[in-house]
Amino acid sequence: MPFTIAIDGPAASGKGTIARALADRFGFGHLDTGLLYRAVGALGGDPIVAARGLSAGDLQRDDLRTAAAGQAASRVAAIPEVRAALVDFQRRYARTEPGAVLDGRDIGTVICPDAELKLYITASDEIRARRRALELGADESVILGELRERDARDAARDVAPMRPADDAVLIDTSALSIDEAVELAVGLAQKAGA
Ligand SMILES: Nc1ncnc2c1ncn2[C@@H]1O[C@H](COP(=O)(O)OP(=O)(O)O)[C@@H](O)[C@H]1O
Ligand SMILES: Nc1ccn([C@@H]2O[C@H](COP(=O)(O)OP(=O)(O)O)[C@@H](O)[C@H]2O)c(=O)n1
Repeated sequence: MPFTIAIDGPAASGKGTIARALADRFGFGHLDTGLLYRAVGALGGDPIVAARGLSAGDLQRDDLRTAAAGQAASRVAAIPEVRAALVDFQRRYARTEPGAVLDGRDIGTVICPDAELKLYITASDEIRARRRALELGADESVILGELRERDARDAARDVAPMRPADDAVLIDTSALSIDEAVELAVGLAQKAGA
């Protein structure tokens, strides 16, 4: 049986950084599920049609990491049919041997409710905005507004809202370096049997 690690949390909290490091450490696959929604948003046209026809090539676009792509992703992510079209691919990925790390918003609650380990990564709004602004070379106050708007939409939607699973371990990375956050997660994964 593959070992599944589900990582959720708000924008730019450090999910992907921790997910990639865990995948490296344990030889697991890593799926950044946010990329699926970003690609659907970036494709334009009818998002339901885009989600149903999504291909590997669509995930390779170089414009998926922008703030605009994040906003478009969060709008299409509130459409139930878009989410439904992406469920099977994510669940199949979660069965990768010997294990898989998936990061997103609804991995522990909807996609992989039986994951062996669930993490919910947070950090203060200001720190998340500073880190993302640095990453994108963008204005911190503009990014702060963008993250808050997106988090509010993601948490308020009716279908698969962003929230920690009841059995998720919460990690606040506000005062942690990348190495400290990764070591904490690695320790939890080892304890869970990875
Ligand atoms: N603990 C940390 N300390 C400092 N910077 C961090 C930390 N974790 C992540 N980062 C940086 O913050 C940005 C957002 O992290 P990322 O892992 O992409 O977040 P998410 O996947 O939640 O959107 C990246 O530039 C990353 O290098
Ligand atoms: N499992 C997921 C992953 C992302 N998303 C949506 O996709 C958007 C972009 O996700 P992301 O993980 O790439 O965003 P960041 O946290 O990297 O900024 C989110 O704001 C959500 O609206 C989702 O609804 N469910």
